[in-house]
Amino acid sequence: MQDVIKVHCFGCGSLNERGLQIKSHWAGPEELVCRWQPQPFHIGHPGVVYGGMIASVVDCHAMWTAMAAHCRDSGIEMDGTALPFAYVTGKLSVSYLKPAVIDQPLELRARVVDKGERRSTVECVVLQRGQECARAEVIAVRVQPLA
Ligand SMILES: CCCCCCCCCCCCCCCC(=O)SCCNC(=O)CCNC(=O)[C@H](O)C(C)(C)COP(=O)(O)OP(=O)(O)OC[C@H]1O[C@@H](n2cnc3c(N)ncnc32)[C@H](O)[C@@H]1OP(=O)(O)O
Repeated sequence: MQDVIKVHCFGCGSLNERGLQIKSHWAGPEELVCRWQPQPFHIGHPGVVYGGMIASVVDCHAMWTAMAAHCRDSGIEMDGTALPFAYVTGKLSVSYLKPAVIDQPLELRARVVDKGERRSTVECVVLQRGQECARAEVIAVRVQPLA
């Protein structure tokens, strides 16, 4: 969905040549999915994805999940034009359950599980070859558009 939105975000920005260029898509009524292929330089221990990279992908996918769910709930079209708000990360908590190998893609599945006035709590599971390798809870907070 964000293909049409030109941003420089390290996680999703299509204009950031050195960024991760992730893309998040609806996959059912409540869930957004993101698939990301780690590169050899995203390594931590030999053969294993650096945990901070997983946190980064989770972070960005969770913000898009909060934003997409809020737009859906508010009847706001995500058509690539500027939105009247942004989401920022208030809190990011990741449990690493199994090592993720560097040469296989990761699949992230996220949904909003609780919503306050401006806060969305997003749960995200990180799968590799169908096995859960991490699980995260992210607090996304809606703010005024950032310059
Ligand atoms: C051309 C079109 C362009 C379109 C455009 C596309 C955009 C493309 C998006 C890319 C996606 C970017 C993904 C990058 C994501 C980052 O990297 S964001 C950067 C890292 N994060 C930051 O810099 C945030 C820094 N912190 C802050 O600015 C402030 O502390 C915050 C988070 C805004 C909160 O401050 P505040 O507004 O004073 O919050 P406050 O009124 O106290 O609380 C508001 C709500 O949030 C909750 N809350 C606030 N902080 C926390 C916390 N730490 N823990 C738990 N709950 C919290 C409160 O409980 C409250 O909940 P509700 O009452 O709504 O239920």
